[in-house]
Amino acid sequence: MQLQNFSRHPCDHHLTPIWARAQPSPPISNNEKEGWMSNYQKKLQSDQLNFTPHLPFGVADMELRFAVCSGLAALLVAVWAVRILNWAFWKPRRLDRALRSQGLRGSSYRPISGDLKEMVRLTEEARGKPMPFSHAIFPRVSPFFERAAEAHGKENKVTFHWMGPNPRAVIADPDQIREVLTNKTGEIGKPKINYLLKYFIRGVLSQEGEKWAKHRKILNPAFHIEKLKRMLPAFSACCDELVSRWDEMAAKGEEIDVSVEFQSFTGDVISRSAFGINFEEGRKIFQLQSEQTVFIDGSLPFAHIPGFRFLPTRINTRMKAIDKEVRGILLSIIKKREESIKSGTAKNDDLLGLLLESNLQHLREHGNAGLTTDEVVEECKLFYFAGQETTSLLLTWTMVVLSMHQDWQERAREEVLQAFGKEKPTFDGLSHLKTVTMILYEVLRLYPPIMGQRRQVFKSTKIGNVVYPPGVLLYLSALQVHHDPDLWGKDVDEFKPERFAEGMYKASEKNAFFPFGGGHRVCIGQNFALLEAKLALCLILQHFSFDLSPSYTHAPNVVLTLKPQHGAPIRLRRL
Ligand code: HEM
Repeated sequence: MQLQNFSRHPCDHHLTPIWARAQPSPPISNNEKEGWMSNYQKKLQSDQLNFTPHLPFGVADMELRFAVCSGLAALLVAVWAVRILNWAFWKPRRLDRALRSQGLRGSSYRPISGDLKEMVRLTEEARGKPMPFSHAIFPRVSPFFERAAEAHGKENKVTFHWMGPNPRAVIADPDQIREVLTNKTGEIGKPKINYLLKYFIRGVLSQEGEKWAKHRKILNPAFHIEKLKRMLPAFSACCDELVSRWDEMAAKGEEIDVSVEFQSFTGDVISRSAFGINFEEGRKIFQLQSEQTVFIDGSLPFAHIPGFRFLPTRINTRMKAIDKEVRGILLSIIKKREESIKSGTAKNDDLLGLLLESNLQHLREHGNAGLTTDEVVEECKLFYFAGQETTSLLLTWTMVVLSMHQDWQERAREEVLQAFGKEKPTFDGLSHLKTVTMILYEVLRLYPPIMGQRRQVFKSTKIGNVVYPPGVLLYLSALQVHHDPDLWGKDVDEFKPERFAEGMYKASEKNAFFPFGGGHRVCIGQNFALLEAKLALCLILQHFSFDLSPSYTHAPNVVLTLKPQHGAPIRLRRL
């Protein structure tokens, strides 16, 4: 086969190896062209009939390879195109039809971004305006949900909107919420979390199925009310530090931003009650975790970019370093503790000790099936994430609300002074406080630190009268239920702790109160949080009276949790 002849045909350029194409061709006369044409056709026919390769890869072989590769590439592109079309258009349309055909009302799908832009726009608009001193916070905090409720009929307690290409049903009907929270079939579960949140919540909060059940079973005893009794001295030590710090500030006439103060107070409480004698190391973990939260907040907008986490940016590198350091500290605390348990010198009256004790018990009962050291590390990290900010916000909003309602502040103080005078509150005394407990519940109703729970439908499931197909996201809106006049009456937005005179769950006929979630995944730390909040509030009421600083702006705002946008400056007077 003459390569030179071959390469002179303009149409077979693609068949010619690149090094052969580069050879310069002399001009071709007409005769030469005809002769060449017939030669070429003959050659081609004989090649087809009697092919013998002269090169490592023959031309026909290469043609075949090229065709196969092009075919595969085209197939890949087609598969991806179908996937993208399905993700961005067909699946949303199918789900939209499935929901609407059952009478559910919601926004129309806008390809790819869904309602996210509108949500951000409305939230930004609401954040720009402070609100009057009122507890009707739902329109400011969740302007999109408020608008959706108006648009689709307030009587409809379920609507849906679009989180990108995924429909999300917002459920504000207490019975349906209970159905979801008590569903144990595996049809509904927690949505996947992104890699950033995994820095904090790899433990029981995000697990499912048997793994969750095992972790929860081992953790439960550590949070039992009787065990919490043993932690009261740790809580008390943190309260003493808080009161003496505030004492000094009040003496100087300084205002106190209680939102900042309670952040470090609740961080200290977790450090002391989780790690006992290793409290200082616990404090270091808290500082590192707080730094991590700032980086995570800043990185969330980039979390969806594939591979972003692997880029060696300054923040990514720091986040990994923090994670490593926290792990290192925790591993060393756990190791020391395990050794002291073995030698029988450990005093298991902190969360870690109780957790390790319960783990050993589980091992004895179930053989080699307890938590690994890594899993204990993850659970310890979770205590900070789940228990610190939430309790800090409960205390912050309680101070704000009691500053607005001086009559209730007085009533609470009377009760505390009657029960304990100026003495340290006792565990039993705290569990008998009625007014203080009612106040905390009413604050949790009006300002729930966690405003709702997220779930995802994994297998077709019926909730109320609607069958939800897989892929639908669910949002159980505690804030909306807590502020619903149909459930709480026309005075829903008034601060009326007497609603809870009969206890936590008797307040609303319709079980419309769930600041700690519900069902089998109800907050494991609710007794811990309430005990801590009661004790802190008692000590504050014993020592100070307080009101809002003139610089306070009422601006409840959501950044994962419900926070005061401009802090909570309070004026204290020593009693
Ligand atoms: C006022 C304070 C608190 C509030 C409002 C609160 C709220 C909640 C809510 C709503 C859930 C359910 C989440 C869901 O179903 O998706 C939850 C779960 C959880 N909370 Fe709390 N929490 C508080 C304090 C604490 C404390 C102090 C701790 C631990 C020290 C804690 C540890 C947990 C854990 C581990 C879970 C996951 C339970 C599971 O999935 O089995 N929480 N919390």
